[in-house]
Amino acid sequence: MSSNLSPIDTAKFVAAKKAVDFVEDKMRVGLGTGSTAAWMVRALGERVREEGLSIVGVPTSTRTAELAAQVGIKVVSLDEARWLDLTIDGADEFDDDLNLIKGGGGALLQEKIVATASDTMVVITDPSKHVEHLGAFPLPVEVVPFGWQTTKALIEESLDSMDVLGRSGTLRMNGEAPFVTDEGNHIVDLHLQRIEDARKLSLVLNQIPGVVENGLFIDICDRVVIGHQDGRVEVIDINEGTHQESLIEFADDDNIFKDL
Ligand SMILES: O=C(CO)[C@H](O)[C@H](O)COP(=O)(O)O
Repeated sequence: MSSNLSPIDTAKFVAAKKAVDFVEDKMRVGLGTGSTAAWMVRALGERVREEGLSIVGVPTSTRTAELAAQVGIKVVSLDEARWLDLTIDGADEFDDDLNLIKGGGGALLQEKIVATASDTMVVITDPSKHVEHLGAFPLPVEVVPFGWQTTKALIEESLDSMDVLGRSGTLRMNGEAPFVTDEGNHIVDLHLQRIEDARKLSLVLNQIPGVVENGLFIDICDRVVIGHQDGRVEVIDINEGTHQESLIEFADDDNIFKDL
């Protein structure tokens, strides 16, 4: 293996490259959001262009939709596709049960809808995202702009009754203004440190008026592909109970780098 990529990008790239091997002709594929998912979209575009793979992609953000179109993937809406064979996305944290925190890039709502509407969800990641307990990464909660401060206060109040360490939320900003998601909402990031009962927390959060969705993905991810900077990839499948390792070979003149 040889490349000018940084070690972290190499890890993300090899995870992405391995994951697109799971895509078969005629599949409807959910396309995640974030820097790791962007590598996957490029690698999938390469397969479409070079192998004539005939697929449709359902992007989880406007960013991903633009990149997918650029690299030659036919983009359709979830309403057109209705149900997907496979979704490949990144994550901010994953635990041994393959439960996730997502939404660092602000696309958690579309990501959760798309992943849930898929036969299989594959997460692509580098080893740094693996945690024993979810929660060190701030948990994103998407809230409607109307009355967001009241919603945030209600969230903090409900955290008081739960077994979590941190109880404060911060409104995500984009410079001087609140961050706005593709659905026109805001995001409150919860600084919890450690989540003991992620399933319960997810249910509690989603019952609060004004909360649209939260970044906990419980029992949604089926497989995780962990890329390493030396080109190794581990594939853990929770349903099959398997853990496999292989090596991804690529070179600097890999066509994928011509898109960069
Ligand atoms: O959930 C996400 C976006 O909403 C991303 O998948 C997550 O933030 C990981 O991003 P990256 O691959 O850039 O580390």
